[in-house]
This record gives sequence, C-alpha cells and structure tokens, in this order.
Amino acid sequence: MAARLPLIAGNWKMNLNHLEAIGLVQKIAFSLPEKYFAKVEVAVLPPFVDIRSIQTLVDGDKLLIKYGAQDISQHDSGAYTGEVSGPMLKKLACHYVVVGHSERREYHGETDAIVNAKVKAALKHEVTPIFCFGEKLETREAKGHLELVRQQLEAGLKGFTAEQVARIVFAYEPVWAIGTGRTASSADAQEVCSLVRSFVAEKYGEETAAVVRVLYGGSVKSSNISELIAQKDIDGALVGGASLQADEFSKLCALAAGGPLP
Ligand SMILES: O=C(CO)COP(=O)(O)O
Repeated sequence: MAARLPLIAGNWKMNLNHLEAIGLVQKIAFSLPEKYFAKVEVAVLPPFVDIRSIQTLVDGDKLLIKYGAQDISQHDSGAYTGEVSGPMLKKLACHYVVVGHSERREYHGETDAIVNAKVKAALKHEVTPIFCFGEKLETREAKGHLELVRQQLEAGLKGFTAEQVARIVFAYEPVWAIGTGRTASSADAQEVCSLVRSFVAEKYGEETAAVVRVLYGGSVKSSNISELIAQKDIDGALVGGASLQADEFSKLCALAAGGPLP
C-alpha cells in the first residue's frame, strides 16, 4: 500500500480575527521546526477574513504550514451575496477547503447535492476538498451509521471519476463527537474509516483507495491522537477546539509525526 502522509488540519470555525490568526500560525511554526513536516502535513483552516494575512505570513517566512478555507461556493462568480468562490480561494493559494461540515449541513441547510456541487467546484479549481460526513447520535444508537455514511459517500461523490476521487481528502466526523469532548473510540473511528476505504476501492479501484487520505474528526486532542492515528485506515485528523491553542495543536502534530514532542 502506498505510504500516505498523515494530515492534521485545524478547523478554526468562527474563531480568531486576522491579527490573532497571525499570532497563532507564528507560534505553531516556531514550535514545529522543519523536521516534523517530512512526517506530517499540517494545515490551518481559518475564517475567510484571515486567509490573506496567513498567505502573506506563510509566503514571507517560507513556512511549511498549509492553509485553506472552511467553505466554497458551488458557483464560480455572480450574484451570490456572501459567498466565496473557488477561483478566489485558488488566488489566495489555499491548499484545502472543508466541504460538507456537519455545522454547514445543520445550520445552512447544505444537502448532499450541494456538498457534491461544492466538492466538484473545489476539484475544478484545484483546491483539495476535505469532504466531511458522519452520523448524528440517534443514527449511531440505532446502529445505522455505516449505512448512512455509505449514502453520504454515494451522494457526495456522484458523477466523479477515479482520478477526481483520488484528489479528495475524506473526513469522518460523527456529529455526536464534535465539540462534546466525547471522542469516538479508535475502534469505532477505524470501523467507519475502513468502510470509506472499502467503498472507494469497490467503486474507484484499489489504487485510488490506497492513496486517499481518510481523517477522523471529533474531540481530537494530544491525549488521543496517537491511538487514533495508529489505526490502519486513519490518516490524520480534522481538529476543532484543540487547534486554537498553539501548544496543544503543536503537540498534537508532533505526536502525529511520531515525535519528539516540541
Ligand atoms: O468539527 C470538528 C472539526 O471540523 C471537530 O471539532 P472538535 O475538535 O472541537 O470536536
């Protein structure tokens, strides 16, 4: 199986203005010298208004940290008040964009069809989509999580070729584990991440399945990252709360790289 570089992506959600963003990225960069980046890819996903400042910092100081956005419009331009397009993100040299986060599905009515269109827009403009999916508590309790994730994958990937799917980062985020302090056990997370890889293998071939990265997200911290990342099909994490603290996030990234701690 091809080696997959672990990815730790910090989803800041609606936190930190552009000045605070600069401070946090500088602290992370200071804590994580170059040697770590051969073993782990580190990305921050700030609010839109912070991205230009982070781009300037990363470019100016030649930092190895990557960055991206938390959402993308399905349209390229036009009368879509409040939206930000793929070409705009590309111009800011965003590496990643989160698509289909449960908070957008829940609070902004994003359906699987919209998520599919947004993944498509990201691929079109060569910004790597971090495609999120996951079940709510009631579905998990009714043991319907594997079926639901399968449906979300079918719908989210509709119409894509194997070449396109190979460029997607998958992120399993069980809704009941987000911001609750309740992490899925590593076995539970592995169960779903393995389903994702089998799904990709079945539909798009073994080669595609071997290269795609599958992340877990939901209350990931420095205290649980090592166990999660040790699972066969978990290639990193999408981190919310813990990505807002420089020390904690750097420690988490260092552990994902296999140490030593900064
Ligand atoms: O939603 C998440 C990342 O996208 C997870 O958030 P927490 O790490 O705060 O649970």
